[in-house]
Amino acid sequence: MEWKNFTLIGLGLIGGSIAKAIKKAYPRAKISVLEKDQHSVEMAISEGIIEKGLQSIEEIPSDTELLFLCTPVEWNRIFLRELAPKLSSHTLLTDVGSTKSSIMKEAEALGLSSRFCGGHPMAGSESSGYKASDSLLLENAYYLLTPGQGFPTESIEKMKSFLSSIGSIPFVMSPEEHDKSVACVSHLPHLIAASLVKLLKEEDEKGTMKKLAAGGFKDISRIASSSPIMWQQICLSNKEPILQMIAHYQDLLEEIKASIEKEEPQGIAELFRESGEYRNSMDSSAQGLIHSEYAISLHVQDHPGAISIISTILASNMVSIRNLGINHNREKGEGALQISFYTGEDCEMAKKLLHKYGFIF
Ligand SMILES: NC(=O)C1=CN([C@@H]2O[C@H](COP(=O)(O)OP(=O)(O)OC[C@H]3O[C@@H](n4cnc5c(N)ncnc54)[C@H](O)[C@@H]3O)[C@@H](O)[C@H]2O)C=CC1
Ligand SMILES: O=C(O)C(=O)Cc1ccc(O)cc1
Repeated sequence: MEWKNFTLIGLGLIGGSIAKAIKKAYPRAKISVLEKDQHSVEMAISEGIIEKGLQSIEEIPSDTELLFLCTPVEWNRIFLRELAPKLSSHTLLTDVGSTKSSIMKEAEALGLSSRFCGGHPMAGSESSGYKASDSLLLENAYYLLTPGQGFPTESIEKMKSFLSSIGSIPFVMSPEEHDKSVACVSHLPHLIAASLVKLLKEEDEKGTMKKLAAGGFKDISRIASSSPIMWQQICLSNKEPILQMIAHYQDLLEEIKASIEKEEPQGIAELFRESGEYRNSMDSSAQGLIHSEYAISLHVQDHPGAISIISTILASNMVSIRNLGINHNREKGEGALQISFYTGEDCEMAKKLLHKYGFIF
């Protein structure tokens, strides 16, 4: 299906990335945007990503086929309420929020069950705003959908095929299962990262600990730099599942504390053995292997030697690679190779060279 008319409310990291991915998959698409930051709107217009900025929901074009709510979760819920009586009947509605039960209940209460499908791309970063958005952010990432009972099967298929067309991997689940799952794999980890950094700040009287914090601390604490307002709203709208995960995590901390107090070497080793085995069994094929300011992603056919050709081109031009990763897209039999660099100059040089040799970004 050739989608043409989209409206986005919120053009930050996720809204901007969706707009860029849409424009890549559907170059003739017209995207209208309601976004309070005019600078982001102007930038997106000048880059040819969006068609126009809207001043109010009254200006949403009546021919909108798909409307995305891309602001923090509580504001998405409020926008849905305001939009309900004003939208043309053939517009499908979705959101990108990190919690799902709350907005699904709102949609049902507003009588929008047949037109609203909850959505949540399982990709992102600690950065915010349109300037951090990227057409590749959602590529090869799971995109969770939580349609309600009244959402027609045919419309679920439409949503799934749209998400596949922008490179995401759609996955349907219930709002309750969604909220419990993300409380464990996303919400609690963000809270742990933030409190771990707070622990360092409070313990670090002389400021030396901060200097010593190396790889492990940096890996586990990156997401502590995420948007405060976004996380405030996520925590309050997924209160019960998050409280349950905190309680379970507290029990685990108590267990390891007891093993250390009682000097039980087996208990300590067993924690690392069991967790390490499970961690190693995790699927790393979906999404974001590389997070870097200076990174590119290019399409490579899955044939032997592709990486050595690229590394030879770069090395022979004195461009140093910092990291390499492949996002396998098993359905299409090709991968997106992500390469990161130490400097912006190296990144720009790599783009020019690889473009010259016919690689597609
Ligand atoms: N950051 C991440 O990694 C991910 C975020 N999400 C969800 O996506 C949603 C958006 O998050 P981000 O794009 O990261 O945040 P962001 O802060 O980058 O973007 C939000 C945008 O909404 C705009 N906005 C806020 N209130 C507005 C209003 N009243 N009218 C018009 N525009 C308004 C802001 O100006 C901003 O540009 C949130 O619901 C979040 O839970 C989902 C997956 C990943
Ligand atoms: O940066 C990361 O690793 C994230 O985990 C980003 C993220 C934040 C919120 C979501 O709902 C989904 C993904």
